[in-house]
Amino acid sequence: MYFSFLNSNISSMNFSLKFLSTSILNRFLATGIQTMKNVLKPPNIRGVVVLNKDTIKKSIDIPCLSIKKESLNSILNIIKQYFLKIEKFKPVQPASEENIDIYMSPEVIRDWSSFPEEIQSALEKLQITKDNFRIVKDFELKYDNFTADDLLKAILPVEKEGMSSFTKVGHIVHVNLREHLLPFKNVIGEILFDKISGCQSVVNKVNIIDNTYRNFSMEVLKGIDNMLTTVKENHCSFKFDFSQVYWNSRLCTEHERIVNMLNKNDVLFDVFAGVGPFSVPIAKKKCFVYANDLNPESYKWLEFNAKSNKISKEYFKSFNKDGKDFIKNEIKEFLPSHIKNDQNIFITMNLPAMAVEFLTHFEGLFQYNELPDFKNPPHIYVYCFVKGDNYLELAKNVVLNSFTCDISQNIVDIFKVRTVSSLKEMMRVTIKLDKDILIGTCRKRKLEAILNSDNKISCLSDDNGQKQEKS
Ligand SMILES: C[S@@+](CC[C@H](N)C(=O)[O-])C[C@H]1O[C@@H](n2cnc3c(N)ncnc32)[C@H](O)[C@@H]1O
Repeated sequence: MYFSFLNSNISSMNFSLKFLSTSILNRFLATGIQTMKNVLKPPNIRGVVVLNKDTIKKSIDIPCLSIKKESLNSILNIIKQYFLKIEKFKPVQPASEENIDIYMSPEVIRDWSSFPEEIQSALEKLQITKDNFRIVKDFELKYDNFTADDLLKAILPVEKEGMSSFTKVGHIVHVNLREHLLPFKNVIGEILFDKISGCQSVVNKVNIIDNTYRNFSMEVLKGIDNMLTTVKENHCSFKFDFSQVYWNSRLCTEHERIVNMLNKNDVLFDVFAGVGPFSVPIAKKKCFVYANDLNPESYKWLEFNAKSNKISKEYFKSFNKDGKDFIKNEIKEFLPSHIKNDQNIFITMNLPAMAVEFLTHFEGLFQYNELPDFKNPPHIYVYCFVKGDNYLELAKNVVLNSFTCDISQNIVDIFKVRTVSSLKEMMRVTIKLDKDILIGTCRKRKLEAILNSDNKISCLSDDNGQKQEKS
C-alpha cells in the first residue's frame, strides 16, 4: 500500500492528490457549469507546524433535496452522481418520519438550474421540483471531514508538497521526508495516524537505503514503536520486523507478475529472497522453491512465512548465504536434476542495485560432463536500476557488460517494472541460460574470436560445447 502526497494509493485503491479529484470536477466541466472547486477543501492552514484540529473548520452552504422516503429508490440513480462525498458524512439522512434529505456537492450544484436539463426533467417526472430544493446555510466542515490528501496539500509548501511519499505496510505508515518537509514531520505524522485506516504507527525513514540488507532506520513520528507487522500479498501473509528487513509494497504487482508466470511443478531459485514475496506464493502453487537471503533476520521470517502459509517442506528449501555461494553451491547442486526432469526453471535476482554483479557466477558454473543436455533452458529474471530515457538499451547494456562472454542472443525480454524516481527506472531483464554459458564455453568463444580476428577465423561452439572452427 503506498501513497505520494501528490499521488497516493491505498492497498490496491489509489487515491491521488496529483489528479485531485476528479470525477466530480470532470463531470462538472463536461456540463459546462462554473465550478466552485475549492469549496470542500480545508481553510487556509498553509505552513502550520503544530496541528490544532479544533481550529480547522470552515462554514459552507450545501444544496439539499428533501423528498419523500418512498421516492428515494426511484431517484437514487438519477442524482447519485451529485452526492456530497466527504469523510465522516452521510449524504442521505432522515429528516422526519416521512422525509429524507439528500445533500449534494456544492462544487457541482449551486441552485436548481445547476442540474442539467435532462436531470431536471427526470426528477420532475417523479414530482420532484424546485420546491424540493433548498440551500442549507452555514454547514461546518471540520478536521474529520477532510482527507489526509486535502489536509497535507493545504499545509505543505505548494511547490514542494509532492516531493515525498508514504507507504502502508501492515499497521505502519512510513514516510520518506526530505529535508524541507522535516519541520512538518509531527503534523504529517498526526494526520496520517488519524486518517489512514488501520494505522497504528507513522515512521520516517531516517537513512537512505544503502546498506546490505536494504532495510531502513526509522523514527517514530506518531503511534506505537512496534515494527513487527503482518501484510497480505498474493494470497499469502508475511510477518516481519519492518526495521530489520526489506519490504516494499510497491513491488506487489511485480511479485504477482512473477508468481503468475510459474505453474505447478516448475522450479524457482530465489537468490535474494527477502522474507519470501516471490518464494512463498510460488511454493504454495506446488513449485519447487530454493529461497536464499543473506540477512539472518530475513531468513528467519522467510522460514516463518513458509511455515505460517502451510508450505510443505517438499516444495520449499531456505538458505542463509551470500548470493554468490548460493549460486555456486545450491544452484549448482540442485539445477541438474531439474534440468534432467525437463522442468521449467526460473531464477529471480531482485537486488537491483547490484544483482547484475552476481551474473558472472553462472558462467562456467559446471564442467561439461556435469550438466545433462537440455532443451528447456532455465531463465534468469535479473533486476537493475537505470537512469535515462533509453532505459531498455541501458538495461540491456548493464546486463551484457556483466558477462565476460557475449550473451546478446540470450536476452529474451527487457521490462520496465516501475519508475523509482525521476528518470530512475527499475528494470527486469530476462536471460535464457544456455549450456554455453553454464559450462563457460561462451567465454572461450569470445576470447578465441578476439584472438583469431586477424586471421578472420571465428570459433563457434555447438550444442555439446564442442569447438568448431570456421574460416
Ligand atoms: C531488494 S531486496 C528483495 C527482497 C525480495 N525478493 C522482494 O522482492 O521484496 C534484496 C534482498 O537481498 C538481500 N541481500 C543483500 N545482499 C545479499 C547478498 N550478497 N546475498 C544474498 N542476499 C542478499 C537483502 O537482505 C534483501 O532481503
